[in-house]
Amino acid sequence: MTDPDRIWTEAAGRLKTEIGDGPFSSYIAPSAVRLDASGNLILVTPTAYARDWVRKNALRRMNELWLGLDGLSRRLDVRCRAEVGSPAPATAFPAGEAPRLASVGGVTAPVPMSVQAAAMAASSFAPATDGARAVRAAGLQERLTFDSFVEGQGNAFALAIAKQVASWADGHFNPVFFCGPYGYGKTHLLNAIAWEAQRLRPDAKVVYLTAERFLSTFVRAMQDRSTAAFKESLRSADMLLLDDVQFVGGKTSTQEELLSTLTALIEDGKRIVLSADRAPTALTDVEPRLRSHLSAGLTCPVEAADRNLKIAVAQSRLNALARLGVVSGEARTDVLEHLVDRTPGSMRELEGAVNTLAAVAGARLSTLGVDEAQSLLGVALRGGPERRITVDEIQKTVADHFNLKQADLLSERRTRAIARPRQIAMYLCKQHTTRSYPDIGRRFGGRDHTTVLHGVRKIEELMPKEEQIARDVEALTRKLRG
Ligand SMILES: Nc1ncnc2c1ncn2[C@@H]1O[C@H](COP(=O)(O)OP(=O)(O)OP(=O)(O)O)[C@@H](O)[C@H]1O
Repeated sequence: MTDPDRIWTEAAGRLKTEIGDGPFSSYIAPSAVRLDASGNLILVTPTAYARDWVRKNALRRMNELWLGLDGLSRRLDVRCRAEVGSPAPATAFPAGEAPRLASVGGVTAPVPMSVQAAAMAASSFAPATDGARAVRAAGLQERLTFDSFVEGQGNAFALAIAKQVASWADGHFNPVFFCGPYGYGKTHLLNAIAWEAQRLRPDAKVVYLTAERFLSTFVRAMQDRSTAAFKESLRSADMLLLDDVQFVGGKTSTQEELLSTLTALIEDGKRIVLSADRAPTALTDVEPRLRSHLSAGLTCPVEAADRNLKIAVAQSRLNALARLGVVSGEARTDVLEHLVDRTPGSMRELEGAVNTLAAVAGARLSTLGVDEAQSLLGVALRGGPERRITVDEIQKTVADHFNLKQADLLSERRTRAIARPRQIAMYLCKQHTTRSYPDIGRRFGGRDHTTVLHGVRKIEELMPKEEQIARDVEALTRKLRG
């Protein structure tokens, strides 16, 4: 199947059943797929917020679905309307309908297509055809390569190891386990390894997936009684890259499956690369046997970036945006320094700030001075250079805003009047601190990381739909930034 209209209809239908009506109608339905001048497929979202949501929560899966159906192995990227400079799709689509496929220049196919709810025949675990090879790389983001990874203090060792692994060199540790705080490049390194390893050995089976995807695919395979195909698809990998392993914590049968997959692959001399937000020995809700397998190779820290590295990453991101035509020229060094100093948090927050700068400055980037950058960016940049927002501060501010006690947020009580503010507080913790999900859970009365994940997603899902929640989050963000 190569007709993009039909592929999109099928892929969107499947995605809707997987992510649910709410997120689908908020983020996917008002978007449109376009072909750019080079024939690349781009999902154009109405806002940068929707773009970031899609990129974080749905793009990998959309690519898996797309590539499973598209004989041409094209990949789908996501941009917001401001980046592609296209007019708005004429109407937002109702929840039951798929967004349209459009060509560049804003000429859209006129007729909305109804979504086919029928499950697709293709799956991520199809036999090894050309299409399937592309599918194996489907979770990967094209921009996350070694070329776009900036080396600095804190990641140089990890980068060197990553390059060794990607070269398929003999005699190295197996598994290699990258660990470090949220948002400092682990996923980037795993993607880069996968791209490079596949480039060097095009016939090898390189499989990248997140632990969340491992978990959900395994659970689905159990329900469909197709675990044999699932096992086979992973065990025939020459290199398996599993991102965010902390997410298997507490899931006994998934851990057992992962353990037997790892054991089988290691016995066969296949390469394993893993990542998590902490060292394997600190994964306390992972079964001891699995934990010891995870720690058996090389544990390689990816540390938080220092100021110089952040400036270099901001520069490199702006260069990439300039190549895409989003900005022209280079930002002044003092503007970049200002941006970095006013953006505490991980590289992810920094990327958000750089994107905001690019969007507001556009063609005027190179002439922009610090004062003008500051006034243009306004509240998008945070308080002072030393300002760090803490979980405690967030809890107090949220409790105060909703006339609750901080203890209510930490309590077991589940009434809506407490549960929703608690979820907002969790969301703000993820946005404004570098704490991991388990860490945040511990600070909210010892809750499980899946509860935090659910809370954060709930707020992300509600914000575009419920104005009051968006207003609360905005007001709280302003209070926290002082
Ligand atoms: N050294 C770097 N050079 C270029 N970009 C970087 C670097 N480090 C991080 N980034 C960028 O910052 C963003 C966050 O990085 P990434 O997603 O790899 O973090 P992570 O450590 O996997 O986080 P998580 O624990 O949430 O999965 C990505 O867009 C990534 O490209």
